[in-house]
Amino acid sequence: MSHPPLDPAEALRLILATCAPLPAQEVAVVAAMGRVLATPVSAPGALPPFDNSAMDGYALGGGAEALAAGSEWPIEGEQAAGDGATQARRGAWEIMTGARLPDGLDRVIPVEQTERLEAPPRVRLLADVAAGENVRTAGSDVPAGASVFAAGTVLAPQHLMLLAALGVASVTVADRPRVAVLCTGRELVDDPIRPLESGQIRNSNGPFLAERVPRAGAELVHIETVGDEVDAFLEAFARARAAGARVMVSTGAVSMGRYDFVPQALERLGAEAIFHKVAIRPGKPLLFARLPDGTLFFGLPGNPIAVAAGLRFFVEPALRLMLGLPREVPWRVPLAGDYAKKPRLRFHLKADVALDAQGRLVARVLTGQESYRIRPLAEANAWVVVPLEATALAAGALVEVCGLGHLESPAIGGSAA
Ligand SMILES: Nc1nc2c(c(=O)[nH]1)N[C@H]1C(S)=C(S)[C@@H](COP(=O)(O)OP(=O)(O)OC[C@H]3O[C@@H](n4cnc5c(N)ncnc54)[C@H](O)[C@@H]3O)O[C@H]1N2
Ligand code: MOO
Repeated sequence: MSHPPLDPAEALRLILATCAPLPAQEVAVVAAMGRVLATPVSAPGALPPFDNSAMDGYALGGGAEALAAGSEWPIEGEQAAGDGATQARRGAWEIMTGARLPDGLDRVIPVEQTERLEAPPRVRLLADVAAGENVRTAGSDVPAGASVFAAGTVLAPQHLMLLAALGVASVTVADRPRVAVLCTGRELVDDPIRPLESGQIRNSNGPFLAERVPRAGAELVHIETVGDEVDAFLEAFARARAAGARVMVSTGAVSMGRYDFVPQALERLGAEAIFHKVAIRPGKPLLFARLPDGTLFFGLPGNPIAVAAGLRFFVEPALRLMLGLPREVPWRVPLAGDYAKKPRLRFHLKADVALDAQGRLVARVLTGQESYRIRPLAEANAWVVVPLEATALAAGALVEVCGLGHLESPAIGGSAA
């Protein structure tokens, strides 16, 4: 394993070359939260579907001229939200917010700009009211047939709101990549209430990946913790495969130690080793292979931050391509302070992005970048990426900033000092 580590851009290119967009499927809008549209959506009808009132008041008709304050109009009827089409003659209709405008009327005066008179029932205007005032016309939000969402839209609650308003029942979305997670290491304890024996640690990669994988748009079909034996690993692998996994993510056992058995296990599976070791920190011993049946295998080094960075910068771009999404465009944000690093390694750094006193975004590299330190990741709201050859960056230099997940923008914190 003495060959030099691969350039990370080349590693990503090799990964993406093995991936293709997954087929699309139709799902009910109620089950479509977080899914990625595979085909655009057009409005099946107009929104609002009919002209309606923006105010509680009186609906009136008239020509191009405003109806003048002081004029009086007989009250012909009442129209509430939910009432169907009705034909107005000439007078005023008491109308509620959201009610369909009676045909022939074209403006609404709010109730507080009127005076109600009796015998006969009539309304006196206390203000002028022009044509179109306080009327929400049919199609003014979305005209019928208009295109509303492009393919690649990641459906969020606001998209579901518009789809519901338009009466769209189902959408075509990209299939979700089926992912399995295998955590390796006989030191690992999954049960949080089991006391640790000497030398044991708690499995933190498992719970992290169990949440991160679905947030990346994938389906977690299997997760398991195994010891350091190849046979046990291969059995877990077979269970993951049987659960439908097409993307395997393992943690640990890819470095130089006596028990780093993942390469050996992959050999037994007949996998094609595509690369092992990338010029990155953390997570240099990253391994990528493809199995004879096309299943992709990402061997993430076991240190927790190597797992987080490996997932974010190598697994998530693959998931993104499978979901039919374009390559990410990172933000470019000035560094809050000077930063120095070794050359020939791309660094993925736990970072905090915040607004400074002048309202500008700045990225602060957090202290504690070692790959075993979880606390700074828990305090981070973004990743800063420093390129391979960079060594010293001065405060104010622009660096690439990425969200904690590929579908997340950096959550911008409060004012930086
Ligand atoms: N002689 C060398 N030793 C190491 C090298 C090297 O190049 N030469 N690389 C180091 C780097 S960098 C990393 S990263 C690690 C990767 O090692 P492995 O992938 O083989 O991972 P393990 O040895 O199994 O574990 C590393 C570390 O992480 C802890 N761990 C593992 N799984 C979990 C988990 N699920 N939850 C929490 N913590 C976990 C494990 O206990 C170890 O402390 O190798 C270096 N060594
Ligand atoms: O890459 Mo390792 O994660 O530096 O410890």
